[in-house]
Amino acid sequence: MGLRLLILSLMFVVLLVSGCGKQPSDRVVDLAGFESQMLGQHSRYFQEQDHKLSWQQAARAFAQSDYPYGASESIALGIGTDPVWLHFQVNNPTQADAGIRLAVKTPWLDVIDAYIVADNTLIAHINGGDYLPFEQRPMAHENFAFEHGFSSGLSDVYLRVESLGPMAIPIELSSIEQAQQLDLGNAYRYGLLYGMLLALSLYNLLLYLITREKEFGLYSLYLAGFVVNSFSYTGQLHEIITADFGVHFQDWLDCFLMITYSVAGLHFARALLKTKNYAPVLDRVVVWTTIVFPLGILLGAIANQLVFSLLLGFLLNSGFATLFIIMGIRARQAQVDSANLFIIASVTAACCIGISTMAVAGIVPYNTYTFQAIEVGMVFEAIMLAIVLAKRFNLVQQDLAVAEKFAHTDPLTSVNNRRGFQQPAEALFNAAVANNQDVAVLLIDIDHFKRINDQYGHTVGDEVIQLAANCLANSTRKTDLIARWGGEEFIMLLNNTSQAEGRNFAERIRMSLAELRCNTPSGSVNFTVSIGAAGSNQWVCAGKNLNELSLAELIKCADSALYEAKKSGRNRVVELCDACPFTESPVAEK
Ligand SMILES: Nc1nc2c(ncn2[C@@H]2O[C@H](COP(=O)(O)OP(=O)(O)OP(=O)(O)O)[C@@H](O)[C@H]2O)c(=O)[nH]1
Repeated sequence: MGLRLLILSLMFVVLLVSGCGKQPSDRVVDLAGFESQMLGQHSRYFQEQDHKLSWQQAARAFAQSDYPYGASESIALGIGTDPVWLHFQVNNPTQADAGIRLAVKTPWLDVIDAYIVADNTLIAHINGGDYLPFEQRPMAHENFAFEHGFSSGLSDVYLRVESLGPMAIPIELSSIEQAQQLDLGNAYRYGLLYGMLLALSLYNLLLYLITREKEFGLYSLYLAGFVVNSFSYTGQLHEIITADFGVHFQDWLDCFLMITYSVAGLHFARALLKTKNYAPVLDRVVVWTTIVFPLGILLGAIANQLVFSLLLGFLLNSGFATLFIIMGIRARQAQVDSANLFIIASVTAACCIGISTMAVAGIVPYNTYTFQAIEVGMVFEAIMLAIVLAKRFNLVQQDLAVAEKFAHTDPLTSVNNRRGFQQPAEALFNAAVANNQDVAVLLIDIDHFKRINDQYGHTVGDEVIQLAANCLANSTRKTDLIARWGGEEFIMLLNNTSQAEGRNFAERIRMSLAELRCNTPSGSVNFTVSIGAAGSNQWVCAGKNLNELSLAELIKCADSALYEAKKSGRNRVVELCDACPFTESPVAEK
């Protein structure tokens, strides 16, 4: 299944890349029946060298020189480069104005000037970019966008773009109707995506609060970090929250948000795969990566070197995807559970990040799907990792169940220990009181057990205890309770049983236990027990109604009776006498 997925992903990439070399037959954009088009291959471009040009100077430069057309839908020139001029032509063959939206579909662009020229006359100058407060921009949109009615005939459009950030310029021209539909589609897609990721993030935060397992908390941070990061680099954050804080603030915010999810993601992967246990060097590399890069970016911020910090940010983001894959492979070698799922998730995410990056850089065609491939990859990765975490949660629950069982079970005999007895015994006792049923307690103590230990050794002593426990456990009904009460002492709570019935039952088990033989190299060992029995006869115990007694008091009665059994010669059953002062019970002699 994993291999098939990988092949499909590769085919997808090949299909995308194969569309790259195609060139439009006509570079002039025809606005007749126009819907939507990316303009990279319809635009020529050059970079300003020394001083800022006017649109007339730029127009002259385009007319006089043979500047190249863009090789793909998005013209990309790297980080921190000189301002760029672009030129394309549109033709409206009809008599009516053609309402068109021009949008540069990426944020990070600081200053953009668009000049619309017809017959060498400037028809409109539209200025925008991140540097402007939101309400002063040409359109309420996350990217630079404006709408214009192109009049009949040929129009020239000159764009000057200036930015310190990544200079990727995917220009999209669309009819206004089509642009609104694209916006609506985008809003639905992003709503679904963010909703899903945020729900997963919250769910994992809750799991963290319940289990205190840090991988759930880090995963929650990782997802939330990605949403905020995506919100920021698509320009939506600046459209809604930080619109008026200026380009400087926005650039730096984007830069810092960019690294939040990679840092949280790397620590999540460390916690999930427990890298430290089998790959300490790789683990240290990961830890230092998450320290050095953010520190470098911070230093860049202090020195106001945005290009330097952005480069570090991009490096960390691409390094993060690579480290994820390496960690997955190392985990697989170390046979870590769920390493395979982790690898599939991270390879898919890395491919999708690659597609989005290549789309913006103009290496593969730029469209909604290639630009949003990173989100698709992230959702896929999020689902895969959620499956991994669900499995981990299941394991944690199983561990808890095992721990719980051990906390309540005596490891030598596998019957309840005192702790395991307490809660069900209280419930059983209270139910008996509520239902007016009799209830009896037996305390059973092996006689002269110390001698067995001394004569045959502790191992034989243990075997004797196990033998006695098995015999007692096999003698009880499902509704009764048995527990190891101390070293060589057991307790039984007998449901719906009077003291008289309890005494008879105690007599039977006393005789059964006396029959048992424990075979040892130095001969077979037998033993006897003394039993103290206490209970109610017709709901009256020690002169009190059962509902006036507590379970602890009933046990004290049985303890007094056991003390009497030991004192009066052992190997016998003694039952509670009517006058037993249970509140001042003597401690049984052992
Ligand atoms: N082998 C073994 N010995 C245990 C275990 N728990 C307690 N003991 C021993 O059981 C012995 C109990 O001795 P005592 O309390 O003197 O009681 P006793 O020898 O049975 O004498 P009476 O109860 O008076 O008949 C002690 O020596 C404990 O070390 C156990 O799990 N395994």
